[in-house]
Amino acid sequence: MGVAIGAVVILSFFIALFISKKIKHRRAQMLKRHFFLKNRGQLLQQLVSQRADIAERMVITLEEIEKATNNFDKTRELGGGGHGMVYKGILSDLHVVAMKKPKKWFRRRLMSSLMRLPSYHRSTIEM
Ligand SMILES: Nc1ncnc2c1ncn2[C@@H]1O[C@H](COP(=O)(O)OP(=O)(O)OP(=O)(O)O)[C@@H](O)[C@H]1O
Repeated sequence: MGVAIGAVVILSFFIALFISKKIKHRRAQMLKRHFFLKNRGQLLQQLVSQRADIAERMVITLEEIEKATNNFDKTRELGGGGHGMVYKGILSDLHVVAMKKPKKWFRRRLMSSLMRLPSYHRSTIEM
């Protein structure tokens, strides 16, 4: 009897663990989808499929971002949102852009979501 109860308890534990992992995975998927839509991911995907050079311009190194924002200088701050500060950046081709530096907690969350992406996607992100 005791053994049977023990087995049920252990089984319940693993079932709960499995369900909790599934829920976490589903939440992460929904969050990814939310940011994809919020950040005009569909439009970008469309542009990229039509013009490869746009895709090249969308990958900007941290070094270039630091240079463009003068190392995230205070005078370049445009405003802040819940997820980070937005800076005015001037790229080497003189394009003026707005760049958001995510807050630490959001960067961690972003990174953990990125780690779940296939490695060929991950390799394009350096920050
Ligand atoms: N392209 C831009 N040009 C000028 N200012 C900008 C630009 N984008 C953002 N800002 C400034 O930065 C502030 C924050 O913008 P952001 O897009 O981060 O807002 P948010 O969506 O409310 O932020 P979050 O998602 O982090 O809560 C804006 O209120 C605005 O002052």
